[in-house]
Amino acid sequence: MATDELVQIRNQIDEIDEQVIKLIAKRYKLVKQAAYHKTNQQDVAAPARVEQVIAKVKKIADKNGMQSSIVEELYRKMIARFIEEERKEFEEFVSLGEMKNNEW
Ligand SMILES: C=C(O[C@@H]1C=C(C(=O)O)C=C[C@H]1O)C(=O)O
Repeated sequence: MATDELVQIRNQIDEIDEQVIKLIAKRYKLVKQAAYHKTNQQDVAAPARVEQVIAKVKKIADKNGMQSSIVEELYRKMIARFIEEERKEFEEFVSLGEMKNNEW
């Protein structure tokens, strides 16, 4: 059985998860919006920008007493998965444009 203290810790974790997921959802929507400003599939991945983001979040982790290697691992996984979705968004956007050009 969980002690009172463990229950309190878990309650705090639950609250943080709610905030984290809301922010991740916000980030995800922005990443998908970025697709509308790209001209080809190579632009979607934007590896130089990914490295900028990784360097930035590692610094933030350091400042907050968190292992930057953990943050890097999490961010690389998240960004890779988001890029997959951004690619789908880009494909849809391109094919809609093609449909319009063909006067569908
Ligand atoms: C959002 C963008 O698209 C992709 C997603 C990124 C991210 O999740 O931070 C960064 C670069 C791109 O791989 C972008 O180009 O800025």
